Amino acid sequence: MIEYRSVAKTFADGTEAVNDFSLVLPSRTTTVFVGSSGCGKTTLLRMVNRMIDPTHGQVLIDDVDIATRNKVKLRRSIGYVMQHSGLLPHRTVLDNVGSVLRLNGMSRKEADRRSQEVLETVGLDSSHASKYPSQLSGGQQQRVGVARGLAADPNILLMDEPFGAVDPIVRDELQRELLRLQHDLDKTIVFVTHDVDEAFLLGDQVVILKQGGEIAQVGAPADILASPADEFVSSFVGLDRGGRTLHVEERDGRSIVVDASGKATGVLAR
Ligand SMILES: Nc1ncnc2c1ncn2[C@@H]1O[C@H](COP(=O)(O)OP(=O)(O)OP(=O)(O)O)[C@@H](O)[C@H]1O
Repeated sequence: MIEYRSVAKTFADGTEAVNDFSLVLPSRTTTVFVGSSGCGKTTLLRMVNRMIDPTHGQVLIDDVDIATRNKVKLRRSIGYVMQHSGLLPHRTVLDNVGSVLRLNGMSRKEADRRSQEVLETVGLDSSHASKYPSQLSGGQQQRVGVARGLAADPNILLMDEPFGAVDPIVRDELQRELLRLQHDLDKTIVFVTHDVDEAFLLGDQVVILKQGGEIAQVGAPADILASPADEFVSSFVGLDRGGRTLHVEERDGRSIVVDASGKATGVLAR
């Protein structure tokens, strides 16, 4: 369990990125921070592995204030995946994935074995292991980034807009893959995005943020859609424009679900 207790962050130049943020992120679930640019998503995410320390308040992992933990050890115990994969260009895929394992003192042989294993977990076969990042597609690079985040088998995986820079089809594929991974691996995932559809697809708990890390609403996607807290949330999730309104049309004795644009999206189960 991750807990933010009255956390605030003011940067050296006076920017108040987060004002007063409190929330519990339950273990083995995915919490998604969603909001427009500059609302403090990345700042909140990076507080979990102490890439950023709060100016006020505390972040706790399993009831331990992480300010008391060694920064380097903490960071290596938590998976981190970012938007542009962050892979080292002059290192092979295998070396990139195994980098944290080597830093943790694992032998090269064992690190290579584990890296191969985790590459397979994210859907990359062994032929990619000896390649360099530039020889991979954007989607494959992101998979390597996810593999690296998972290599040390962390309990917590932080993901900062990991699928933001790939085309929509690949993005869709990576999102489905992450859902499968989460089902199999059962991690505590903290995911940042500005895309509300992505948030609703991936999040068990979705946190809609306003500027300064103010929580507009937090809840399961279905609860937010059923009871948006205010007009800001309605508008942010697209309820005000009817974009999420589905209706049913009867055709040949079956109930077809049709979206706001008139496109058939499915059949109601009986
Ligand atoms: N190192 C820094 N120094 C000063 N201000 C910063 C620093 N890092 C972030 N900020 C500011 O803090 C605020 C929150 O930034 P943050 O990156 O957390 O937002 P975000 O919601 O992740 O935005 P985006 O979606 O654009 O990545 C912004 O106003 C940003 O400009």
